[in-house]
Amino acid sequence: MSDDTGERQEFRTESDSLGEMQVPADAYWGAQTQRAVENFPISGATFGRRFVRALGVVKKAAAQANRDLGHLEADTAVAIVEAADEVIAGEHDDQFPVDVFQTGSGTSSNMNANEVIANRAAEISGAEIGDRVIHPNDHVNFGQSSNDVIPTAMHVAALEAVEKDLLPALEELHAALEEKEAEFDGVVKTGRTHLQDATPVRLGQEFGGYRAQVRKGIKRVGDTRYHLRELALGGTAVGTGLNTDPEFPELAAEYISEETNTQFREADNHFEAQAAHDAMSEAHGALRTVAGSLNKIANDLRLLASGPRNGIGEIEQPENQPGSSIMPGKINPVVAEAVNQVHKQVVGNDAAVSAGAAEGQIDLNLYKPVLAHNFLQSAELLANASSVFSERFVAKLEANEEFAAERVEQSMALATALNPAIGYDKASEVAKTALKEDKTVREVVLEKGYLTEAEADEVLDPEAMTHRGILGEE
Ligand SMILES: O=C(O)C[C@H](O)C(=O)O
Repeated sequence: MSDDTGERQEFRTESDSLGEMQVPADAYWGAQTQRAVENFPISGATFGRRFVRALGVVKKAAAQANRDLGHLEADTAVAIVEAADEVIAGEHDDQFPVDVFQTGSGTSSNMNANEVIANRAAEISGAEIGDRVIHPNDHVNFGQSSNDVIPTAMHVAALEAVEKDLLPALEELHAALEEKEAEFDGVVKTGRTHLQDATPVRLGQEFGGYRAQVRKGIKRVGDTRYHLRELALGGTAVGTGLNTDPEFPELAAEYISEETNTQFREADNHFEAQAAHDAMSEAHGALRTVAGSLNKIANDLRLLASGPRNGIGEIEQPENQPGSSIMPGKINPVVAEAVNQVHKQVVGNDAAVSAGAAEGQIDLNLYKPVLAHNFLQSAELLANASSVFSERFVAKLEANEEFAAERVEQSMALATALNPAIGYDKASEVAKTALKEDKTVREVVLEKGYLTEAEADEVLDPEAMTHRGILGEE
């Protein structure tokens, strides 16, 4: 046979309960994976590192637990563990070719893992690939079903993506915002509500708001780990645990915790753990919320950096790349725009995750692969976007302090501080006159004789207006 380039490809024969299949000679996968490759040429998207690693983690722990419980020969277990270790380490990522849009239980990906590990374990043991001395179902999948393996891998992958990728990246963003909060603490600027001039605020206070938003997001995401730590393994086909050792679930969960260096436990209820995926929906809800926070922050920074001559211009954005192919010298807030786009993708993923999680029928939810794929994509996008946003945008921002101070002096909203001293009606009159006659609030209040110079100095101090209190009170 030839491939697209016309070159000859070598094949070998593998078999399953439906008969023989031709698989690429150098593939570790077997007949069931090959059938899935041919059945599901749908999106071209396959599972990536986090999920493949999680499958390796589950298969390794299952072999260790089954060995301890006397269900696997020691030498078979050793070979399976070694092969699974290679999968965990990423040595066989190219051996997982099955499309994400496949059987709703993820059986094709479970069998893909079983076949790759069985064949590689056979090779490690000195046998031939495909001779089934180490059997994908009888050994690698012993005491398991896709219906408990895949939800277990979903939780392992999701929790690792959260703990190893997303939370550290959010901490990075938090630190970058915290640094700017301190750096910009003395920068007084015009506040804006309804996108209209409002009372003064310090740029550091606005950055403190962003910093707090990210801190709360870290907690929100972190809190959803409680349910992700529950593992379905041990429920087998419908949650009853038929064909598995009663001690298997707890032992396997211990091995998984050891391998991942984070805490997992047997599911409180195996029926819920396989038939529903509310934990994935809950956790993705937190991801969507964080994506919304990043979107808000990115939008604000784009507005505050708008200009350079005809925008708000209170902050200076970094020159990361030429912005325009036609307008010379133009710089655009490209990194913030990328963050905005990640938010839209995560909102879309959230629709898929929440819809899929709500669709369990009787004893099984059949949206496992699409839930896993969307969740892991969101976590990865948010982690990468947070890092890039911190390093290439937030950390490089500068304040236009003088410009901000000039603009705040011109603001009508300074009249707000006059309320306690001269009353709302006179303060409105001052603000309207200032606007009409193109004067400052200070100039008008003095002209009208409502305040003395000394009183105006005290009441119309923009910096003082950024603190809680009533100005001009004895
Ligand atoms: O693949 C399995 O282990 C079970 C399958 O998902 C089924 O319930 O039919």
